[in-house]
Amino acid sequence: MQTYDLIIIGSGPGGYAAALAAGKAGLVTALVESGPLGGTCLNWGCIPTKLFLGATEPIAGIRAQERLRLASGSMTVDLPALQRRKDTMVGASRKAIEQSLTRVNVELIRGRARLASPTSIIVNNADNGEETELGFAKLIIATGSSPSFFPGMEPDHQTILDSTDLLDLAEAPESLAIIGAGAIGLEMGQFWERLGTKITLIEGMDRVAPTEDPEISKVITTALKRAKWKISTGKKVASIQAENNKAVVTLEDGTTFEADKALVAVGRKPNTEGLNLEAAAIATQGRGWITTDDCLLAGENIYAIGDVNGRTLLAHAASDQAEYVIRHILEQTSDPYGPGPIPGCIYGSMEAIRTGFTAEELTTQGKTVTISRAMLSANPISQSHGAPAGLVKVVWSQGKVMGISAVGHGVSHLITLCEVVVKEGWTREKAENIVFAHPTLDEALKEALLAQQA
Ligand SMILES: Cc1cc2nc3c(=O)[nH]c(=O)nc-3n(C[C@H](O)[C@H](O)[C@H](O)COP(=O)(O)OP(=O)(O)OC[C@H]3O[C@@H](n4cnc5c(N)ncnc54)[C@H](O)[C@@H]3O)c2cc1C
Ligand SMILES: NC(=O)c1ccc[n+]([C@@H]2O[C@H](COP(=O)([O-])OP(=O)(O)OC[C@H]3O[C@@H](n4cnc5c(N)ncnc54)[C@H](O)[C@@H]3O)[C@@H](O)[C@H]2O)c1
Repeated sequence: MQTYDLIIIGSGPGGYAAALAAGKAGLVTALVESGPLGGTCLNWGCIPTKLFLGATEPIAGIRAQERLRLASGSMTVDLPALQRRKDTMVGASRKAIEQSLTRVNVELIRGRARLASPTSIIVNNADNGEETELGFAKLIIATGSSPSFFPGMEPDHQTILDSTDLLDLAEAPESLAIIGAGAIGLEMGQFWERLGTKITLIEGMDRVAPTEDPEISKVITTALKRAKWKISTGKKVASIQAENNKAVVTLEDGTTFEADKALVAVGRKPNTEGLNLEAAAIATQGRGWITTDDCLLAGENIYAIGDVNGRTLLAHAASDQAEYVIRHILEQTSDPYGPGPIPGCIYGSMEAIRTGFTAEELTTQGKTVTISRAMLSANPISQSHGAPAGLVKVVWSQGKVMGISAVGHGVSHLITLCEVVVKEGWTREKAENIVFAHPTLDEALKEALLAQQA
């Protein structure tokens, strides 16, 4: 049996970053992947969704200037051409990933892996069905996650779609029902709405983007309603049926409506099915998320990183965990994994960002909290884009910044600076001593940091 210092299962942002770092460090490493290289992020997640949003951004720009009566016009998007561009870009990135792994001597093994024992896996080669057992000193499970559904709303992939199906449509549906107002529902809805699709959004919780600050949800809701989205909150979808090429959506209260297509975006489930985790006595929780300790260990010599451990379902969280785990394997750190605040963004015409705590979260922890904020309506860059709605909200405790949320046009560009401010626990004085260029959206952050706290 061939053995390796390290085997990694999955080549998404977690597995790929781990393989690259391990290869550079000289570990004899194999990366096993059953699908296309790059995982969800490259193939069906972060990258294609942002390409679609970027390509259609001018439509939102024209509309904003139209509202100011400064311009008029329209833009036609060649959807098949956009799909081809997506395929070309994603294909080129897959090739680049493969080349960079080869450069650092990582062996790429194509096939589906499952655990055979605490020190070996079996890889099933999809092409010929051959099974090969491979031994490891260390294993990283980075198998990611997939769309999840509740009984009664399983996609048929024709009319009732998941996020992957929606990225492959050849033409814009006339109407789209979106179930779930999390990041996927909000981003994808904005893209199709720009192409003329009528959106109905159903969210079971009491507001859209329910994990964000309520003020953020309110601004997003107003913007979406202005773009003629029909929004229903506080009512869950009970079932969706495909009838005569239409999606018939039934809410828990019995009301029904029809749309050409339905997108089910109600969260994700871990890719742990068929991994035979019992062979190494690896524990899971909930829907199958792998339980990890403070050092991301799921077993004595087995780590689980990225979506599959259910900690934070974001690409940069997966890569950060990967880099930590390689340092841990190389004994460069024995500290527990503690990345601090993980930044998050929802993209589109109306963007939302958050890093650190919300006021609600801190208050629940018993902390005394003050808030300062700045409205984007006073920011020259927001005004120039005809997009004055939104705000930057800073949450303080004991004189230090503990969290920042923002909503508005282009606020995703503020996220890394916000992350620095929160991670360094800036005081008001620190903000006073930094020169912010003028005119920039960043000035709204400075204004929020220096505003009266209440
Ligand atoms: C529509 C959408 C948009 C998103 N946008 C963003 C965004 O803008 N920013 C952001 O940070 N995050 C975004 N995400 C989330 C992000 O894609 C994930 O958090 C990230 O991809 C997780 O990385 P991972 O390495 O843990 O797993 P994945 O990227 O899911 O990769 C896991 C890999 O493991 C492989 N695998 C699974 N089981 C096996 C097995 N048994 N044997 C071999 N291989 C296996 C899979 O084929 C896959 O390639 C988005 C997700 C979606 C769905
Ligand atoms: N920009 C980004 O970083 C980005 C973009 C897309 C996805 N993602 C990641 O992908 C993950 C999955 O995204 P998602 O949007 O599918 O999940 P999510 O958990 O963010 O949102 C799902 C929403 O569906 C609602 N819901 C659940 N059941 C429902 C029902 N029966 N009826 C009506 N509403 C219902 C939930 O209340 C929730 O608000 C997220 O955790 C996110 O981290 C990130």
